[in-house]
Amino acid sequence: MHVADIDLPGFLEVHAKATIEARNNACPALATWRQEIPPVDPAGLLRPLFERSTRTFVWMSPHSTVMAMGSATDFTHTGHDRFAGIRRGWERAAGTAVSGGPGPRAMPSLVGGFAFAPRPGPLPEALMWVPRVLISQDPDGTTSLALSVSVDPRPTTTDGPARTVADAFALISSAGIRPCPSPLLQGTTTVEVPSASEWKALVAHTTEQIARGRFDKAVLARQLRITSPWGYDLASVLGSLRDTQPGSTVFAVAAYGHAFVGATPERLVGLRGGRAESMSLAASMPRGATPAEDACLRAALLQDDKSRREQRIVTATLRHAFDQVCRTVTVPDEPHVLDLPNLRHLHTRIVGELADPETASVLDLVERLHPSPAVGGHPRQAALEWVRDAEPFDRGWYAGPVGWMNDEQEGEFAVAIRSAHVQDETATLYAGCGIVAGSDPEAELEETRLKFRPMLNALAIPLSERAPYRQSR
Ligand SMILES: C=C(O[C@H]1C=CC=C(C(=O)O)[C@@H]1O)C(=O)O
Repeated sequence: MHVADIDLPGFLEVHAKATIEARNNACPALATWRQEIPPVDPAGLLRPLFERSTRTFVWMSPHSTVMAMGSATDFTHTGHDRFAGIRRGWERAAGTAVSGGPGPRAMPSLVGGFAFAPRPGPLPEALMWVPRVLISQDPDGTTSLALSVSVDPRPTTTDGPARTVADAFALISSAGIRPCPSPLLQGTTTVEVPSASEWKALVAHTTEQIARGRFDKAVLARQLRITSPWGYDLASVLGSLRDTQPGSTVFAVAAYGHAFVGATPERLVGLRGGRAESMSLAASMPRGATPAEDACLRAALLQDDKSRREQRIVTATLRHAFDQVCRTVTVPDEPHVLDLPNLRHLHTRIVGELADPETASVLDLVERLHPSPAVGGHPRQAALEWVRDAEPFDRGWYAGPVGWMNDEQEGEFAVAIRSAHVQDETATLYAGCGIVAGSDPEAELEETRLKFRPMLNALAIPLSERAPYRQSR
């Protein structure tokens, strides 16, 4: 791709219209130019993205790919109405926005995500933004570029269209080199929070609460806090997750000196053409070492009463949420098995035709579905109160919704599990397990270790089978 492939006169025309709009309204106006570009290898964009920008969004899912740098406009919101708050902010900005170009209107325009709970943390509780440079790719390879600038009503020299075009060109022209895996990072320290024994006691305590009827299911999470004097190469981490976790959504949100990265198998919701799709994902079983053992474990998962109960709770809750807003909902009677490279889950696809597609927003669906009992519990309130008091840390963005939205308020969000928060020398990994009647503390502990593994590999932390972790005390 050459800079001449970017339609500069078209972008400048949109910018000029936005300038008039900004001056007429005495407030900033967003200018966005969209066009198709020749296909680029998304993995080849990872290194330039992380090297050239401190604000980065990466989304590589089976349904869509979005790679973005910089921010033309941020939307943040705090408190319980954070989803509606972001929607209102976006609708206000869209009222004065000027867009143009032959690129698809349905391509993503807003990216970001939300913390698990509306509580202050290193990243805002709700952060979505319009990237200055956004490249999106459909599964058929169609690739589009969106360039956005926020035009100030007063003349300014700091953030004009020239800078956006220069960034876009620099990004695309330096694409092509796939990040290679990092060499193993020696000298790292790893601390489990809570420790293995504390966590097993917590699981046992949680099953006691279930026996007393306080709730049916609660999802408890653990952290692995890693310190590496080498820091982490995020382009390599994401490249490795993409290569080793096919079928998962590989994501990164980097902002304000923090990065939140992961490879999640769990789709929260996708909305396109009035059709919403979600998945009920729960219950885990390892993969077998041989094909025969693997087939045995697969059959065992499908027949396991505890696993089916654990997943049925998620399916019923999601179905109920779909019933509120859909005129038809399709849910298969029997769950399927979702095979991941090192473990597998039960899953059920849930599809609904929205009753009122004209006024629908993917953010409304996110608000209705989050947190599902796959990451919270059931009944929701009782389980969440238990989890908040039991876990010795704040979840931050772990298990929150991460994704993108377009001008039509359609989009895709994933549940940000199998993830890590990275800042300087510290990477904090998260893994959670659904606890129901009959959950075995030792088995749940092993399950968290299996769930940490892909991220540990991607971070290039050496794994020692015999003494994998140091206890927190
Ligand atoms: C909460 C997590 O996984 C959820 C999704 C699938 C299976 C789960 C389980 O087996 O407990 C969890 O509900 C996590 O990986 O941190």
